[in-house]
Amino acid sequence: MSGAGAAMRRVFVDGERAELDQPRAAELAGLAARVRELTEAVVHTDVDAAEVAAVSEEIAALTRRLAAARRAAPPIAAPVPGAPHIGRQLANPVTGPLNPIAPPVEIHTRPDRTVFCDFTLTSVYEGPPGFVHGGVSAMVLDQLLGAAAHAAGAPGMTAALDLRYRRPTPYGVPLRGEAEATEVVGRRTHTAARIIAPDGTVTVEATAVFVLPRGLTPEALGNVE
Ligand SMILES: CCCCCCCCCC(=O)SCCNC(=O)CCNC(=O)[C@H](O)C(C)(C)COP(=O)(O)OP(=O)(O)OC[C@H]1O[C@@H](n2cnc3c(N)ncnc32)[C@H](O)[C@@H]1OP(=O)(O)O
Repeated sequence: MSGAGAAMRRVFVDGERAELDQPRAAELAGLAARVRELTEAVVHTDVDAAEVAAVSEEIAALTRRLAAARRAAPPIAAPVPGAPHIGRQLANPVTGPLNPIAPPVEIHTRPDRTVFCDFTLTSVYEGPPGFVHGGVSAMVLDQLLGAAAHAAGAPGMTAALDLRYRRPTPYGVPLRGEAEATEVVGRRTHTAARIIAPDGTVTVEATAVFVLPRGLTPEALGNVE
């Protein structure tokens, strides 16, 4: 089995990672939300040099307090029977409520196994002035496409990701992401996705191929059914 497959099995099947119950996850999600506000404040602040120095010192002290009890690796959520393991990664950089760098994006699965998300990106994700960084759009779409593969019962790792940036993606406004699996061939799942601006304009289109690592089964990764 490949390194990635073995690692996924250790985490999701053998229970190698710490598993958080919902109340604990909610506590830490609250902390991450405060840090997201802090990041936004840092990007926009215009306080004077003395205040920057004082706040920097306080933040360093807060970091030391949190690091006083440190896990070796990010924790995951306790398993929910029948639900895909993909949603258990609480520190995922796209969907993870515990990760301050995640927007976070909440992905929903429809009965027809397509997936969607409604999300708003702030100016901390700016690329070209006034618009979302293309790498950030790619990251959101990669996750969404991966979720579509999971929802189709054919999960895997991204083997190929192809993007078409049709129009600039605005930040600070509600965006819609949609994705679906288009074909499953052996361990390979083909998927398609897009980001849609509030006026209905498709700003980014993506296709991706997900490949189930050798030696893993979809069931080991927690199917939707
Ligand atoms: C699963 C849980 C996680 C879900 C998260 C979803 C969202 C997040 C997505 C990610 O960020 S994943 C991280 C980024 N991706 C990686 O790091 C993947 C790195 N690459 C690998 O580990 C391996 O290349 C991979 C597991 C994808 C494939 O290795 P294998 O040795 O299993 O592939 P193999 O050569 O046996 O090919 C299997 C099939 O896939 C096809 N294939 C492999 N690479 C491909 C490629 N790049 N493009 C198209 N098809 C590809 C290959 O042709 C073949 O098709 P057929 O069975 O029809 O012959």
